[in-house]
Amino acid sequence: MKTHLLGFPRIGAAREIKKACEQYWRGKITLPDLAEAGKRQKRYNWQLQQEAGIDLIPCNDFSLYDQVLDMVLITGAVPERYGALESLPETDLYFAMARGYQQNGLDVTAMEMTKWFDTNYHYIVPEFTAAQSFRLRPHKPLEEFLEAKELGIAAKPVLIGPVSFLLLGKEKEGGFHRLDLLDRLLPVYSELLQRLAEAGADWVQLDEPFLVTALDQHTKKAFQTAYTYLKEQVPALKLLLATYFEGLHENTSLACSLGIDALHIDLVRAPGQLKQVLNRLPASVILSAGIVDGRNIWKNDFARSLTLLSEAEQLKTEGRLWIAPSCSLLHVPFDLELESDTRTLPEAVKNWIAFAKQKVREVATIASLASRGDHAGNDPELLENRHCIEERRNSSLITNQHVQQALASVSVEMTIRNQPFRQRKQLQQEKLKLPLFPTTTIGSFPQTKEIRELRSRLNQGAISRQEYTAIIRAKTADLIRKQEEIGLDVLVHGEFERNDMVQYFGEQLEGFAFTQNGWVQSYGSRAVKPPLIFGDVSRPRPMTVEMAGFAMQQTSKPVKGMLTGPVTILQWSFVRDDQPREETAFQIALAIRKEVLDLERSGVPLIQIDEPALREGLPLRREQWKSYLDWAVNAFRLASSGVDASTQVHTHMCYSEFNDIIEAIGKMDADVITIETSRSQMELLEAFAGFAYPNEIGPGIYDIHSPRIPAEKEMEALMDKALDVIPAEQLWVNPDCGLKTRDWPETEAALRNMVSAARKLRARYASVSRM
Ligand SMILES: Nc1nc2c(c(=O)[nH]1)N[C@@H](CNc1ccc(C(=O)N[C@@H](CCC(=O)N[C@@H](CCC(=O)N[C@@H](CCC(=O)O)C(=O)O)C(=O)O)C(=O)O)cc1)CN2
Ligand code: MET
Ligand SMILES: [Zn+2]
Repeated sequence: MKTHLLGFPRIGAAREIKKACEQYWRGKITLPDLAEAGKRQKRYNWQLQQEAGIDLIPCNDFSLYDQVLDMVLITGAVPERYGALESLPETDLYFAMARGYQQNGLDVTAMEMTKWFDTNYHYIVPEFTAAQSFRLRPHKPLEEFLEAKELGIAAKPVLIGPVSFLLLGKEKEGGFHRLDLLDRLLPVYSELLQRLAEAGADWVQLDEPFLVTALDQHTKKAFQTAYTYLKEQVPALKLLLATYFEGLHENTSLACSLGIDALHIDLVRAPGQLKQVLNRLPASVILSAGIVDGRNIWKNDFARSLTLLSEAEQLKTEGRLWIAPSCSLLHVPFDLELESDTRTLPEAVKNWIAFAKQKVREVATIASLASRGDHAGNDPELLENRHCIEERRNSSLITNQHVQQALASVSVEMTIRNQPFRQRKQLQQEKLKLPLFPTTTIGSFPQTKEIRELRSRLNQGAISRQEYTAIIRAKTADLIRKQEEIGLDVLVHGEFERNDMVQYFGEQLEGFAFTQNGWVQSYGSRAVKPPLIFGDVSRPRPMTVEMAGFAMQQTSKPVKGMLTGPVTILQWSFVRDDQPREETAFQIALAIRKEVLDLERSGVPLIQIDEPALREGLPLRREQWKSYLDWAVNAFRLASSGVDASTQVHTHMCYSEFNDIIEAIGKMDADVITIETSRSQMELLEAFAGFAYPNEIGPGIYDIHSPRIPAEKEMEALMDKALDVIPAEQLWVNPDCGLKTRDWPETEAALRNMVSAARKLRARYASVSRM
């Protein structure tokens, strides 16, 4: 039984690639240095898999920024606005597309970024035009294949399949559908496959995750066209078609009829699909069973996996069964062995989990157990595994009676504000006296190296908690002064005390554990350390009240309290799999509700409860949407509805395709929502307009993921677009998202431009009242 992987984490155990990229961007290292860092990481990853006994090791799963952006370059789908940069080294052109380019008299915006299916990974959105042409730039995948070959590894290049590549992108003009470009794109893929075959590749993996979503006839046809063509053009190369994050459902026959050589399915998310796939899989096709969870960190239950695999006994006998993780391991941290702090990750909990390196071993072990069939019953690894699984199931660490009782007594009234929006708006305006087009920010301000080092010294015990707090307070006080001086209307405390908007809360809540090195790539060079929810969640003490109080004392302007919402905390953590997600979400909601009430009690007039992950959590299958949205919205309402009508509740979302969930956003009934809109040029607002969204909206007018400083005119123009569809008295003026990833000079310049843009608008709309 062959073992393989769809992909491996690529940022490095100590985030080596993040550091190398950021150093390169700062001009601290050269292009060859950066390439060398990449090579080292790839070599490390490959050898780790080789030592674990993985048979078919992936290549081209490495990336300096994003695998979709890699495909943009590989297929030559570089948008026209980067034309002037074509003479730069390929890597510089690549980073310009990812981050924008404001140098040498040029000023080019970055490409849009959005969520990778239902994950917290973000990809760069390909841009297509009607006259789109493609041109092969094969260097990256070819070189990676040859690098592996040099190490004696016959690797399997991983590419995004042509249909998914087009579907991931976006038409930049009307009059065509991106799938119309398939005929032009396919020759480029076929040429690339040819080149890889010539270089010695035996297998190529084509990821087509869209096969797990509902497809129209047009798209189904595109899959047939694409794979018939590629098989015809490159018959010698074996194609592994990879699907993940859901089952194939009604696309099972389609996927099985594409003439490919192997089909990968996700048996963690959708174990039930195995029977259907087995019924339809042609006799020549290999089945790759994705049996080890690539999205969560719980140890695999070997006995359960073996039972499931036994359904495919026939394939096993015929040598047509492969074992793999469910999806790329990109979404889990690198190595559990790097965790040694039992205060944050108790020994017991550590014994229940597996990170990427451990999962690679699990794959190899399951394959070996499965190949021994009945003879594996007393295998020490199997017994040890059973022991861990049972210990977790029976552990007293996971239950808290108080939490379960509190949850049982939640009533509908607790999820309803005590007055409707119209009346709340009046009361809030009387209290806050905001001008038309109030300006605010989303919460965080630059998390400088200085602040991060300070925190790292605190964690190492090099400075005391008092020293740490004193410096954080000084920074906060400075920021308040700075915001007053810039002229913002609603201030924030800046979130300097937070390592991350989810981790910070996870560290203070019970039922959570966290790691020292459990980094997972979120986008480009940015990573997160998702906390682990292993038990019932509760809040032992207030989490944010002190900092909010301190910030308020520094100013007479309103300061917004800042919390992360229950759905986002859930979505950006590794969640227990022994109870429904919604139950965990409600437990978190109760904890946040307490915090909201404590903030209100301490005099905070506006409270923002961020829910940027609400859309991301939407199931990939439409039939599951309603049930998810019902509980997700209820969790938010449970967290937010305890306050008085005069307390203004804000929420914030970024990277969202709002069309699908606009009604749910309405039902959240936040007084104000700030959203990400600038990279998509306000396109997203149409959903709000179409639905006649009644509450207030702050459409983000500058892209905080790029160091580029937007001009005042540019922001005013974006607001004008917003004003085409939303009345002035409903609008706020703010950036797309928090400013933590930015540096100070660009932040200050951009905010000044933003405030002047708001003033221009106020002058133009002088006759309009906010009420
Ligand atoms: N969880 C989560 N998901 C999210 C977002 C988010 O904010 N949080 N935002 C959206 C976009 N995604 C993002 C993800 C990460 C970051 C981000 O800035 N991450 C930081 C790390 C944040 C962090 O945990 N910082 C810690 C650890 C800092 C650190 O690197 N310390 C150094 C020492 C200090 C130094 O030398 O710099 C070390 O440990 O080596 C802290 O501040 O305490 C990074 O990659 O650089 C931003 C956006 C969507 N998803
Ligand atoms: C990813 S949403 C970020 C919201 C958070 N309040 C911040 O400003 O960073
Ligand atoms: Zn955001």
